[in-house]
Amino acid sequence: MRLIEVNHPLVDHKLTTLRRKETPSAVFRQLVDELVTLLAYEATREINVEDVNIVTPVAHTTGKRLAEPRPIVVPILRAGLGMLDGMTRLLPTASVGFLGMKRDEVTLEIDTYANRLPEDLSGRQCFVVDPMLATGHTLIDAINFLLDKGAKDVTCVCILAAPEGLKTLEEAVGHRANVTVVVAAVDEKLNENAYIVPGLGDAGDRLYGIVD
Ligand SMILES: O=P(O)(O)OC[C@H]1O[C@H](OP(=O)(O)OP(=O)(O)O)[C@H](O)[C@@H]1O
Ligand SMILES: O=c1cc[nH]c(=O)[nH]1
Ligand SMILES: [Mg+2]
Repeated sequence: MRLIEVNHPLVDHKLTTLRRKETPSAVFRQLVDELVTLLAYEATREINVEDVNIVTPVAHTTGKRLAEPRPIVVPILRAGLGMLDGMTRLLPTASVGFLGMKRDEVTLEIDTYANRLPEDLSGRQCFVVDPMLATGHTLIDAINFLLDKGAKDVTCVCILAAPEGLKTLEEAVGHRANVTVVVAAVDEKLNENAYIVPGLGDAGDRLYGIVD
């Protein structure tokens, strides 16, 4: 498994505002959207391209274009939806498939309550978007699901990851195939409720304005 922690002052700046507890939902959504654009630039570095012959106003030349089969972007509902527009802005020809997954806050087990993906992902490059990698259980299930459908490789684009979750993920799927995780930051640890520390709280609640 490859881990890419994106080091960029703009990422750090936006992440700091994102973490602040007083940041309202509207600003939080905007920042997630901006951050995913910066992360997607790194995440798509190895996207498949092919040569194409074109004519400029001056000469014939050979350029590059995204190769078939088209990549697929998979947001993990709910929080991953906040990252979808940023990804498809950069990859407008990508397909989009949906996974709805919720972790039980007590047992930390994952319930997959929605699955709207093509049956066959043979040869497809998959970009899973979910802002939080905490215990890693959600992404393990998502990656296994996509690889079992034939995906060529899986790149997870996350905003924050916990070291414990990265280790668990590596142990669970690191051997399987091409798995890459791109994150804005690897935080310090998980707390007793499996929340990322210092983190940003519950990403879904903050994106969608749910206050307990
Ligand atoms: O690494 P894990 O310990 O599995 O936790 C990470 C998951 O938790 C959050 O989703 P949540 O289950 O809160 O669902 P939501 O997006 O509907 O809020 C987050 O968006 C990830 O999907
Ligand atoms: O810190 C965390 C951990 C899991 N899910 C979140 O939204 N935040
Ligand atoms: Mg949540």
